[in-house]
Amino acid sequence: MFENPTLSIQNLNKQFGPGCDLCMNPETRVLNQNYCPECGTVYACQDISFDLFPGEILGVVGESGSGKSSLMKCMYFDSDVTSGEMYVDHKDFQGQNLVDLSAQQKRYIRNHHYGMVYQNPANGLKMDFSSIGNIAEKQIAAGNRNVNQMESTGKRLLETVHIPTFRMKEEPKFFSGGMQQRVQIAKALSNNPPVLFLDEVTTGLDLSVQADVLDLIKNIQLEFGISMVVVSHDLAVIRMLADRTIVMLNGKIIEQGLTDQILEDPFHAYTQQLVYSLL
Ligand SMILES: Nc1ncnc2c1ncn2[C@@H]1O[C@H](COP(=O)(O)OP(=O)(O)OP(=O)(O)O)[C@@H](O)[C@H]1O
Repeated sequence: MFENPTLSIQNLNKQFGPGCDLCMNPETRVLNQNYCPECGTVYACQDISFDLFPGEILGVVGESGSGKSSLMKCMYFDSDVTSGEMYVDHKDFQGQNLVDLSAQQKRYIRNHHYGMVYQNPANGLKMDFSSIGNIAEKQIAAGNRNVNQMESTGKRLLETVHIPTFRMKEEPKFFSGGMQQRVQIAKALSNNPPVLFLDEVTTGLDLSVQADVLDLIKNIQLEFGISMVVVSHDLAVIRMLADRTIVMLNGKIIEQGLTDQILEDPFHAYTQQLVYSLL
């Protein structure tokens, strides 16, 4: 029997710009890559559909500008969707298109159901708060008011991400990039989210630090069984983490399947290039 998807994205579109008569009409739309040469509107995500199943890691790979971050921002409500549907397997929101929810309901899902790790730790952390304070912030947003419990959860999560608890009062601005990323991961996990989004989380880190962070993510997935969406321009990252992969180009999904299958037998010429660049 098939399980319900944890997250389902259906025909999601994200455009920047108002569009014009030519590009708003699918019959007459001729895009130059992902933008309209007539009015300059960018079609960052075009008819994106996929399901994320319990406990799986879904990779989203594509070159710069292919629409990965726009997709992530839409899913995490950092950005408004232009059109489309999103559903989560949550008892209070069964069958409800998340796109139509109020700002308060979207906040609820972010705080209780989702975790996010940004490429830039400064987007996910308050650099002037202590590390444990950062973790507490997310717990408070999720409705926790018990200080002792928050502290013990914070310490446990810092241990999980290999930050010594004697450093829990230190501000992330004094940490290395890899440590900041680990604090961000601990914070993202602090509300026990069924869904974790990771946006280029190892980009900009040294290779050995990258390997540590990727190992950590893999272990967390094994330990907690969280469903994850991992966005990266780097197929090596996707190869290490993802069970299934979607490949994006110019705002569209051009190929999707099991990661091993995509690596062994890439169908699209662009995916073939990506795979050969790994060799
Ligand atoms: N706020 C914005 N206004 C106008 N266009 C935008 C905006 N944000 C993104 N875009 C455009 O949308 C397209 C997709 O960008 P997006 O950042 O989602 O791609 P990406 O695959 O994540 O690339 P990168 O890793 O470089 O961020 C690009 O053409 C980009 O220029």
